[in-house]
Amino acid sequence: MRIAVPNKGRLHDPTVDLLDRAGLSIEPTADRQLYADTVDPDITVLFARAADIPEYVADGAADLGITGLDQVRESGVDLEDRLDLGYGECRLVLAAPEEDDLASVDDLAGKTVATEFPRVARDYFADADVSPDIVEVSGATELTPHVEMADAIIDITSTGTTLRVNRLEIVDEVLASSVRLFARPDVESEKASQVETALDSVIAAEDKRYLMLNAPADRLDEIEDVIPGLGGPTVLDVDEPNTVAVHAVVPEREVFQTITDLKEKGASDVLVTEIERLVE
Ligand SMILES: Nc1ncnc2c1ncn2[C@@H]1O[C@H](COP(=O)(O)OP(=O)(O)OP(=O)(O)O)[C@@H](O)[C@H]1O
Ligand SMILES: O=P(O)(O)OC[C@H]1O[C@H](OP(=O)(O)OP(=O)(O)O)[C@H](O)[C@@H]1O
Ligand SMILES: [Mg+2]
Repeated sequence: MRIAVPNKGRLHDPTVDLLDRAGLSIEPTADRQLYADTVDPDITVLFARAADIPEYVADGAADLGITGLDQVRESGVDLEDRLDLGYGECRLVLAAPEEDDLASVDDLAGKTVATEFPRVARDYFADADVSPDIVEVSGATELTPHVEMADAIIDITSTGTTLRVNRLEIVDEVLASSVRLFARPDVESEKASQVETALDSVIAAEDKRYLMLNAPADRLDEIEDVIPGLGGPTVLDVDEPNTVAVHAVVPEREVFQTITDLKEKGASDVLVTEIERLVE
């Protein structure tokens, strides 16, 4: 089975790191090599441009692909969005110079819009029943309104810094994007499901912590009451009078309050650790 992975740019490192944490480490390759083995003998990784990955998957060159939703929409191919991997989060927006007072998509009638995403732009304007001229550029889109190439742009924003320093303001959101695991709609292999489960298990573990503590056996009910999270805690006997060990998976953002509450209820030897993977 082949997984297409971004070969460079901002999506490369987090994708390689995610596969690693999912137990699908990529074997070392020569620099610039465009495919690699993984620790699983049945899984090979292909390195391709983020924008080409949808096409690789649709054509059958790869069975699964990891890339931005924006790239899949722009490619126009029909892929199944199997799993949101939670990084590369950004928005494609319609933006125009602050001083131009373009208030809505309707104000773009008869105007020119520059973008690296002409298909997404056309689909968006077709939905809005407005048909500006679309000019395709391959980067630095934010410059085009200031050199009279375009009246507005459709481009990626995440922190908003690039729009701000170029004195552009958002007129409308076109698409919210993030990196996803994509498959052809007909790919139903067991291996593909295993990859999906492995990636999902890493994401599921990211905002959780494993909590271990000793509790007075006669206050176990109170202790269990203050432990939030997944199912009930696991309670284990230990070789000390009136003591049990309690293990639980809790949301990271509740760890601070939980420890405070646990101490109040007589817990001791509290340990908090990160979780690598969680298969629910
Ligand atoms: N500023 C951003 N914040 C978050 N995600 C982004 C941002 N810019 C791009 N992305 C996501 O990353 C994908 C690839 O972006 P891009 O085409 O710019 O990659 P690249 O050119 O390989 O990387 P870079 O521009 O960093 O060299 C985009 O399609 C989008 O999904
Ligand atoms: O809202 P911000 O955090 O400022 O991010 C938005 C910018 O990030 C991307 O550019 P990138 O840095 O990838 O450069 P590129 O145009 O060369 O791809 C995108 O094309 C925007 O220009
Ligand atoms: Mg870029």
